[in-house]
Amino acid sequence: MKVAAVIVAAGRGQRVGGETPKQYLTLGDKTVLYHTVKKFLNHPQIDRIVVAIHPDDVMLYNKAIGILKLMPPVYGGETRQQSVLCGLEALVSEAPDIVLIHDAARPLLSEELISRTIETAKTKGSALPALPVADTLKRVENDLVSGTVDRTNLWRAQTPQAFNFTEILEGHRTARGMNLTDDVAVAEFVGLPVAITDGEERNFKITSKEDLEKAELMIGTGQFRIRTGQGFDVHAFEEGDAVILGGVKIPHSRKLKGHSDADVALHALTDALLGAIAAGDIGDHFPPSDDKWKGAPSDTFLKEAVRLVEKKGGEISSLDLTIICEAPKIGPHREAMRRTIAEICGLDADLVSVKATTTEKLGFTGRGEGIAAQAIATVMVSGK
Ligand SMILES: Nc1ccn([C@@H]2O[C@H](COP(=O)(O)OP(=O)(O)OP(=O)(O)O)[C@@H](O)[C@H]2O)c(=O)n1
Ligand SMILES: C[C@](O)(CO)[C@H](O)COP(=O)(O)O
Repeated sequence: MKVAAVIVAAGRGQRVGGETPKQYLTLGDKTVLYHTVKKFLNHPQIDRIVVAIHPDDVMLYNKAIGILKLMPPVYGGETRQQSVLCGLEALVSEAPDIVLIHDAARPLLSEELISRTIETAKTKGSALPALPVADTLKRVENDLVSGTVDRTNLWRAQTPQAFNFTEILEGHRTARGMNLTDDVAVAEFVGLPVAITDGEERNFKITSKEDLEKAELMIGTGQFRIRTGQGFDVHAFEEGDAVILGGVKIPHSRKLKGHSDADVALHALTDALLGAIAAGDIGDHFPPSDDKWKGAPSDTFLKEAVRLVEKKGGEISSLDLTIICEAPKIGPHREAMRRTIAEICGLDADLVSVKATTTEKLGFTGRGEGIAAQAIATVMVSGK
C-alpha cells in the first residue's frame, strides 16, 4: 500500500506576526518546517512527501530543507484549502492509496501518531486525530458571556488527517472555492465518513507567539536529550589493490580483509550510532555468520543504524571519525569521505568530521598489518 503526505506550508503566519512566516522560524537548531518534514521523512510507511509553499518563500524553503530528499515543492494558494488541493494534484502521477495531510505548523507530532493515523485510514477509510474538549466552553458577545456551550461530543481536530487519495482529491476538487478550515470538513461536505483516532497534546498547532515559545521549551527541556555513542573497529590487510574507507575506494598495495567490504570507517560509525541509542552493535544487526552480508557494501549497515536512530525519534547532531593507519594517506580522500558519509546519513557535510592519524610505526597499525577506526556519534533523541 502506497502512502503519501501533503504538508501545507504556504500560510503567512499572521497571528504569530513578524517578517518571517512561522514555519521558517527557528525551533531548537532547525526550522519549524524542517522538524515537521523530518517526522514524515523518517516514517517507514511514507513513500512520498510534497510540501506546498508560498511563491515568495522559495529561498526560505531551500534553506530550511537543505539536503533532505523530497519531491519538488508546489506553490500553494490563498487559503489552506487551496494549498492542500495544489499538493494533492502534484501527487496524481504518484497514485498513492492513502494520503496524509498535515500542517507544517505542527512540528511536534510523534511517529506513533503518524502510524495510528495510517492504520485507522487503512481499516476505516479515513482518519482524524483529535482530542476531546476539556474546558467549559463559553459563547461571548461584546466582551460579555452570553451562554455556556454544551461540550458533549466536541473534539479538537488535529492533523495529519488521512484519506483514500482518490476520494479526498475528488472531494477537494468538488469543494474548490469554499474556505473550509480542514480536510475533514471537505470530507463532510462530500459525504465521506471519517473515523476518530487519538490525537496528542504535543501535536499542537503553532498559531501564536506563545505556542512558539512553548514548542521551543519542549524542544529544549526534557523532551529532547543529547546522547553519544562510540565505535571502534579493526580490519587486517590481505592481498589486494584497493581499500574502501568511508565509502570511498582508495587504490593501495593491499586490501582489507572482512566478511563485508571491510570498510572499517563505516563500521566504526555504525557502532557509534548504535551505541548512542543503546541498540547493540553491528554484529547483532548484521551477523558475520549470515551469508547475506558476504561482500556487502557497508553503507547498508550505516543506513540501517541511521534508520534506527530516526525510528527512536533521534536526530544526528554530529559524527566524528578517526582513521588510524600508516598508509594509505587519508588526507587526499578526506573531503570525499565526508561527503559520502554525509550523503549516506542524510546530513550536511559540515556535521561530519573525518580525521586520520598514525601510531608512529608502533603496534599493528604501525607495522602496517591493518587499519583501525574509531568514531563518536552525537544524537538528539526526543522523549525519555
Ligand atoms: N494559504 C494557506 C494558509 C495556510 N496554510 C498552512 O496551513 C497550516 C495551518 O494554518 P494556520 O495555522 O492558520 O497558518 P497561517 O495561515 O500561516 O496562520 P495565520 O492564519 O496566523 O496567518 C499552516 O501550516 C499553514 O502554512 C497554507 O499552506 N496555505
Ligand atoms: C487543519 C487544522 O489545523 C485542524 O485543527 C485547523 O483547522 C487549521 O485552522 P486555521 O483556522 O487555519 O488556523
